[in-house]
Amino acid sequence: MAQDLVDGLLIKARSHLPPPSEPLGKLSKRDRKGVAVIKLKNPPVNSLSLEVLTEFVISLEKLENDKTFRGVIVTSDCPGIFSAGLDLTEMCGKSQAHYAEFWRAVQELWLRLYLSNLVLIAAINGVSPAGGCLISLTCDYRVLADNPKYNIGLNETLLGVVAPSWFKDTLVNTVGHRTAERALQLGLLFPPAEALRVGMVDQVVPEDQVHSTALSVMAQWLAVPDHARQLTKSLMRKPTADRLVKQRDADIQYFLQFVSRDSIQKSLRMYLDKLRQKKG
Ligand SMILES: CCCCC/C=C/C(=O)SCCNC(=O)CCNC(=O)[C@H](O)C(C)(C)COP(=O)(O)OP(=O)(O)OC[C@H]1O[C@@H](n2cnc3c(N)ncnc32)[C@H](O)[C@@H]1OP(=O)(O)O
Repeated sequence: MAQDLVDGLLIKARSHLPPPSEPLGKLSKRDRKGVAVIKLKNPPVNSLSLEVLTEFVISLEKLENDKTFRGVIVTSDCPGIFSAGLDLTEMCGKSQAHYAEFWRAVQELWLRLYLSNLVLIAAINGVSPAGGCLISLTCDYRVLADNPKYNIGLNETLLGVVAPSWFKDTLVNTVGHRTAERALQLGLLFPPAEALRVGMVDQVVPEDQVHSTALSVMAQWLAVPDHARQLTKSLMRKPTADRLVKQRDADIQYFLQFVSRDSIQKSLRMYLDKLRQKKG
């Protein structure tokens, strides 16, 4: 039976039983055991508010501590949107204490995801700019739905802000230095075929196969002994994570200083206004 780990909150994590409409492919019941699904659910656009970030960390912690789970599929419950990234309203017109709390939560989620002992597969079923892209980049494998609207990338410069060094590191570690440099400076959001070409995602599949593909990939990763895979993951990722761990407070101070600037507040407000006016 599906088991709710987080009840009725913004993020649902449940032991996985795919709906009957989805083909199981080669997966046996045993293959599916121990796989949880975290569905981001913060309508309308799955923005990463302080509350969502906190719930996400709690869900992950529970799964890490529950030894029946070995893998997690991270996906979205909002049609067409994986995540709109960090909640811009958390970074506008708030107190210094709020900015500090928010940024610590962003750091915490990144560290938890990036160093997770679990196998993390992103089933990207919607657009994923900035923080949304970052979440997928922390996963071990990314499956993106083949829909021309589902752009993915770190578009911070287009908002007039700068992706922090550890966002940059995560991208560099995924796509290489040159591609990351170009993508970051131009704030590129890649459509699926391009995202695949530059290595931002590992697979692009028809929309109705995203979940079943994520499950098949998960089976492959779970076939590797946990201890060997986990140590290898740590070998690859810990040096990057350690750079933030060693200077978390300084990174928060830098964020406070940066986000509090009049010019940055103005850029963020203008961007939010543009989003709001789009409808009118
Ligand atoms: C200071 C240093 C920070 C460095 C790191 C920053 C990281 C980040 O993640 S910044 C966030 C970057 N995100 C984006 O650029 C995405 C912005 N959103 C969009 O492009 C679109 O909303 C969409 C493509 C994700 C969805 O489009 P659509 O379905 O047409 O929905 P709307 O644009 O009408 O949005 C509905 C509603 O949601 C509000 N909203 C959208 N994104 C955000 C967000 N990231 N944070 C907060 N609120 C967001 C949007 O303003 C609309 O609000 P209402 O008009 O009040 O309904």
